[in-house]
Amino acid sequence: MSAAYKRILLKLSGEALMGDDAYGINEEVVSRIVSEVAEITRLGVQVGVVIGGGNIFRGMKGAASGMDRATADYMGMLATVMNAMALADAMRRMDLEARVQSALRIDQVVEPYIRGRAIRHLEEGRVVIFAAGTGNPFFTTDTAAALRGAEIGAQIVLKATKVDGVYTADPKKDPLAQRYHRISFDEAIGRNLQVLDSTAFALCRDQKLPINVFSIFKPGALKRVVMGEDEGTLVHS
Ligand SMILES: Nc1ncnc2c1ncn2[C@@H]1O[C@H](COP(=O)(O)OP(=O)(O)OP(=O)(O)O)[C@@H](O)[C@H]1O
Ligand SMILES: O=c1ccn([C@@H]2O[C@H](COP(=O)(O)O)[C@@H](O)[C@H]2O)c(=O)[nH]1
Repeated sequence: MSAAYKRILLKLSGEALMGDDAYGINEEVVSRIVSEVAEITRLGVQVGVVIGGGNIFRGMKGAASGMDRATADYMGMLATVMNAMALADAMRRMDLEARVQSALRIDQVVEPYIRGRAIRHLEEGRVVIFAAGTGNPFFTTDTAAALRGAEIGAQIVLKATKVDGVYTADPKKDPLAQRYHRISFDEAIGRNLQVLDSTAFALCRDQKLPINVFSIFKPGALKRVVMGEDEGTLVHS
């Protein structure tokens, strides 16, 4: 059986990279994610990745303790660059070719984001890791995933996160929350479901770019989504 998608945008939770650690990047978690990404590239799927920064720094948290919000957000974006570099290095060690492209210019460290070049890398079978979110404060890496997904012509955004789908309420706070099998963008936005921010939902809705939310901790879930199997929650037009 072949994959259901030729090109995907995979949004990886930054926070999940900690594993059971209190902070930072857990090597075991990263290795497992990389081997799952490698497996889907062997199916011929072109993979763009956006990685979050919640394991290191979130702008909102800095702002809550008195920092200037934009400054804190730039720090958050830099945190995603560190995660992207760690991920690319883990890919290199597992013989998976990857390039990091940053929305903020730090040319000595990683390539700048250039859409045409990113698409070329994907066509060559390289994984492209989009770092530094959208490059703008007041946004999130979910919105970056929607944006880059639309720009590279991905057929779907896959959000690999700490929960196994979209629920009627945050399942970490409400034990009675029920998981949706499928949900429309209008309903997700209308019910103000916080699993993705509303800007990301709205961009995907306008671009008719479906989103599949699934657990980053569930082994094999990524492959199942890519094969078009029933996994997590599909958010659709
Ligand atoms: N209705 C909902 N359904 C599912 N999860 C929800 C819902 N509302 C809130 N959440 C929370 O949203 C979280 C996922 O979004 P969050 O932005 O925190 O993580 P992430 O994007 O995976 O990580 P990072 O920001 O570090 O990249 C889940 O862990 C869950 O607790
Ligand atoms: O486009 C963007 C993306 C991210 N940020 C800042 O980075 C952190 C980490 O990203 P997460 O999506 O929370 O993982 C975020 O809290 C923002 O502070 C940004 O400013 N712009």
